Parts: sequence; C-alpha cells; structure tokens
Amino acid sequence: MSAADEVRAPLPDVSAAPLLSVSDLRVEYPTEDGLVVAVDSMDLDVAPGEVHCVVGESGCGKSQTARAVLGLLDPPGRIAAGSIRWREEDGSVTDLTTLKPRGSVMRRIRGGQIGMIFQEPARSMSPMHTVGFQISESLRLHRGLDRRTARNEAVALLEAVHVPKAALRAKSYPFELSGGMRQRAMIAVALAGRPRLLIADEPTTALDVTTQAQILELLREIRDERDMAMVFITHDLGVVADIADRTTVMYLGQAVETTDVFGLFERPVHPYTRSLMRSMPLLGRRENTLATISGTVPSPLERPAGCLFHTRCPVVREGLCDVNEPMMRLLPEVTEAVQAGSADHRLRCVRAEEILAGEITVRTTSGQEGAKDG
Ligand SMILES: Nc1ncnc2c1ncn2[C@@H]1O[C@H](COP(=O)(O)OP(=O)(O)OP(=O)(O)O)[C@@H](O)[C@H]1O
Repeated sequence: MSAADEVRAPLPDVSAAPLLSVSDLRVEYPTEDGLVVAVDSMDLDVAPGEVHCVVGESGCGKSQTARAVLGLLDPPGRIAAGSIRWREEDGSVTDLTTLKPRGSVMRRIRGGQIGMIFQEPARSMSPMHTVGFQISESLRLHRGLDRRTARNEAVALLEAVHVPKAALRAKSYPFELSGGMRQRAMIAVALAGRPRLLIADEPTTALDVTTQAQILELLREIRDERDMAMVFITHDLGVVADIADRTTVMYLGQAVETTDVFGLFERPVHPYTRSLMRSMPLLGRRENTLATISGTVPSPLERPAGCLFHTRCPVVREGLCDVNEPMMRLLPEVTEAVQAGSADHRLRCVRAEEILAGEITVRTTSGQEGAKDG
C-alpha cells in the first residue's frame, strides 16, 4: 500500500467556491543588496474543509505566503501584487490585501476566522501570561465571552486537545510545559476563535518523532470534528502523506504543481516535484538510496529567466525552458487524470506533455529513472 492510500477518503470537493484564494501574489523585500522577491505569481486555492499542504525546499516562500495571508509580513516586506480573497461566513468575499495589517477587520479575521500555529510557540504565545489566560483572552476577543465563562471554556479547550490535568495546566506559563504540551496549548489558543481555516507553519518540525505523530493525529481529529480547513506548511513528505488532501509544491517563490494527494504520490509530473519526491525519505519506499537535486536554489535576488527551475532541471531544453516563462495550467491528459480523481491537477512546465507521454523521463542524480531523451 502506498503512503497516499492511507489518507482518508473521500477528498473535499474542490469545485466548491474556495474558502481562501491566493492569486498572482508577489511579496518583496527591498534590501541593501537589492530587491528580494520572496513570493511571485503565487496561486493557492483552499477548499472548505480540506487539508492543503504546501511543500518545498527551505527558502522557497512557504512561510512568506502564509504570513502575507495573515497580514504578518515583517517590515520592509510588502505585498507588491496579487489578491488574497477570503470567503466570509455569509458568503461575501474580502480581499485581505486591501486591509490594514493591524486594523480591526484584519484582527477580527486573524486569530478568529483564521487561526495559526507555528513551529515555535513563542511566535504566537506570550511567555508573560499563563496558557489559560491566553486562551481566555482569545475567547473574549473573538467570541465575546465574559471572564468566568472564558476561563471555563479555556479549560475545556485544553481538555479537547488532550492536555492532562487541564485545569492545573491552564495556570502554567508556556515555558513550564514540555514541547508537545506547549504545541497542544498553542493549538487550543488557535481554536479559541472557532476558525474556519487553520494555518499551520511547520508545527511538528521541532518535535521528536513520537510527539510529532501525536500532534498530527490531534490535528486530523480536530479537522474531522470541526468544520475547518487547514493550510499545512511542511518540508516533510511523510507528513504530507499523513495529513494532506491536496498539495501545492513551491519553488523559488511560486507554485509549480498542485494536485490532490493521489496525484502527488502516484502521478507527480513536474520535474521539480519528481526530484523532490526522490530526495525525501518516505516510509515504505523500496529503494534505500535517496536522490539529490543537482545544483542549488538560485538567490531570490537573481531569479533566472524562463522557468525558474531550469538551472537545475534534469530535462531542461535550452532555447525553450530558459526563455519561456511557463504558466500554471491544467494537466494536459485530462481524461485519464479525471478518472484517477485528479481533476484539478495543475502545473507549470512546458515539457509536461512529453513527460506524460513518456517521451522523456525525469532522471535524478541517483539515477533510478532513465532518460529516453535528454
Ligand atoms: N525579512 C526579510 N528580508 C529579506 N528577505 C526575506 C525576509 N524574510 C524572508 N525573506 C526571504 O524570503 C524568501 C522566502 O522565505 P520563507 O521563509 O517564506 O521560506 P520557507 O519556504 O518558509 O523556508 P523554511 O522552510 O526554511 O521556513 C527567502 O529567500 C528569504 O530569504
């Protein structure tokens, strides 16, 4: 059984109006060395109730995309182009890029309708206040509860995320808790506003393997119990196999392939996605050697012309890939893809048809796949 087979079915309906729709997003940082383009032409649609994983190597713009959505870019970072459309409960749509990051509307959405958890609880929890106080404050701000009700509800939330002796732990400061318990407390804070979307940025990366599995299990349970979607940022394909409904693969600030979890594991097409899949350890993989992706990620100060991946691509065609900037488009072999359940498989590669037709295969440096053409 492949890793993807273990993911629960059925997948959420992606034809439903997206809850979150990031379109053509560009995030820039003017620096002394020049303009850093952290995110460019980035698209990301999240359907109601789906777990959408965002994967890619370090520095590819996963966190910057999430922080742009949350209005949490550090100065001098700025959204230079694009839209971030958020569907409100009443069906109306708000473009989050038009809101003041610290304004009242954004504060109502962030931490309320959109919850967030990070790798480091210190980024979303204060070391100065008890865990119970922080959950209560969120309950009061986003749900208008009075002090006493909020206190009781905070303990109930800690119980819901399986913190033992919740009433006692509510009186603890974050630093008094173990890593796993702190992560659970942070999840309780995030859930206090009854979010319809939870943005989780590498929430399990710093944890040991056992605790990581427990937190993933908790997140799955929460998603199934509450009507909540999740954007889950990770560089770990094992985590993707465990939790994702859909996945967007990012390279150098943009989405290069987006597909449901079956498409990702059974039928990845983009040469970068294929290389990435070969380079990451996965439970149950038969080969015991891992490939490396040749070359290094170009500097975001000097982004290549044409396809951003062409400088490392094993099937680059000179005169084509280094010239033409590929657009995001639907998988060409639509009929078969639809039958396989990947109706919304999109990617950014001008050679996708040749790859799909088997005219070229993507060779990685460990050489598990042979090339029919170069
Ligand atoms: N304050 C800043 N000033 C300049 N560049 C920045 C700043 N913050 C982020 N960047 C750049 O934005 C790009 C994207 O960073 P981001 O943190 O989103 O990557 P990531 O994919 O989340 O990586 P990781 O997995 O390591 O967290 C990187 O090239 C990074 O150097």
